[in-house]
Amino acid sequence: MQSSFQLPTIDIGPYLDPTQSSSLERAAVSKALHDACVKYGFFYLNISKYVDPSEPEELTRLAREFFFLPHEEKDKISIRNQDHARGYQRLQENVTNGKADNHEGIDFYRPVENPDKSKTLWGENQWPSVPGAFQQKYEQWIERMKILGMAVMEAMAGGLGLNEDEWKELRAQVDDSFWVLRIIGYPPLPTDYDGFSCGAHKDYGCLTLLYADPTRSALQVFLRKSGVSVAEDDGLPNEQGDEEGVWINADPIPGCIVCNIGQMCEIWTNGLYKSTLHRVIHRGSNYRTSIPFFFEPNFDANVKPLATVLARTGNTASYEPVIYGDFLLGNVENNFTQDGTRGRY
Ligand SMILES: O=C(O)CCC(=O)C(=O)O
Ligand SMILES: [Fe+2]
Repeated sequence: MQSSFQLPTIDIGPYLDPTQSSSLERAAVSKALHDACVKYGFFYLNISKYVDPSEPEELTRLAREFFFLPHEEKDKISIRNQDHARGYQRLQENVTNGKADNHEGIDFYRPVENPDKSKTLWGENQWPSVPGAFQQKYEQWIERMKILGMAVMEAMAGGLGLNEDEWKELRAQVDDSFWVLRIIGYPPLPTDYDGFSCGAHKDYGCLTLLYADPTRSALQVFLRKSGVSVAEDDGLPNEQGDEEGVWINADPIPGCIVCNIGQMCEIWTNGLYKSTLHRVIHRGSNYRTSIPFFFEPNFDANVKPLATVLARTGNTASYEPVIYGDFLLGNVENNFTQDGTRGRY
């Protein structure tokens, strides 16, 4: 594990408030973002001018209050009540790479027009009634994260050199984002546990905007580096396959959230932006909480390599087009395990 390296920090301010910034400032943000996406697929977003720190701190308090409730209370909003996607998942109910993750969580998705609880994904969000104000505070956060996601997408379009029409085309694929909000609680990982707090994975969609409490040495990111392999004596099962590189910590930075790109961005950019493996190993003694917001494409978005990027990457598409909603449903449905539990979102 390399500890000295830190992922780059991007100040997204100029795209959040374009009337107060110059096109030169925005171009500099786009360039920094582009470099971070090509090199790492993971970076910090400085949002200190946009979000008061007390807001996500309050969300963390509410999440902990919920997770510390008795089982019976939490199970009132279990995903088993309805569409197997929206609601509470018990500790070790989620499975990644065949192993039960040592976390509990609650998932909320963009509401749908004609909910049907018997259809995967298609139910209604289950908001806990205790603690009070939970829904209101989290809905405020969702609205903020939707705006932030769109600002990052616009900065990305600039970094990719898309013209106005191409940006409009891309924008039309994310302007009704089928977002997911996940609230995760991590008790300490027992030393003899056969699995992880959250096993290594790539995120499905477009952008992940992750607020995590100040716990250090929990979230790890796999940095691809040719010629370097993970030390065999790091005592952890291999989760990176044959890929060469190292695992680094992505510790929280005050005023920043962690952002990473998902597999849909990899398709749009024909592999120029790689979605990056990450995992959580929380061996500390505290109860860790994280709140990822997944800013995703529209459910019906037809995601395929963008013409401009295709031209720049040798004119051969390395990815098949996908309808985002089909891709998501396939992942969620394939994730059911034999006892009816499911893999993580
Ligand atoms: O808890 C974290 O830091 C990361 C969680 C994560 O990667 C996910 O839910 O996709
Ligand atoms: Fe993730």
